Amino acid sequence: MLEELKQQVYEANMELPAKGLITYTWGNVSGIDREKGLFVIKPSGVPYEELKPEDMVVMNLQGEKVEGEMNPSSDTPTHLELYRAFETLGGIVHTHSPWATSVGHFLRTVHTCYPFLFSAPAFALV
Ligand SMILES: O=C(CO)[C@@H](O)[C@@H](O)COP(=O)(O)O
Repeated sequence: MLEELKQQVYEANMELPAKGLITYTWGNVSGIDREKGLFVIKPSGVPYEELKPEDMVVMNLQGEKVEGEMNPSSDTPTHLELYRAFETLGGIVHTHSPWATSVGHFLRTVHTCYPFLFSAPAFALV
């Protein structure tokens, strides 16, 4: 199910290592199909170089896994709350951008959806 969205979310996740925005398996991207009330997110702990579109996990807005062999990203609860809170949201990107983290630590608050995360990896809403 949601094969096209899985492909889009897979490709978006692969941009994170390609652009130097994450370390190890960290970071994650998800996308939502509002009509179906389902979102697709990267599986947890899988090295990016091993990821495949069919590995993407399908979740419902009650936080239940609908399809997928692996566990969803450990950040899935945050993605879920954001999709619930912001109904116009179509996708979420969570990175460990060195620049955003540095700015958050040393220069000024990075305005994110969660103020307390200003010094942590930034959640960007797309
Ligand atoms: O913020 C962090 C780690 O600090 C998360 O992005 C990271 O653990 C998530 O990894 P997974 O998406 O569960 O592979």
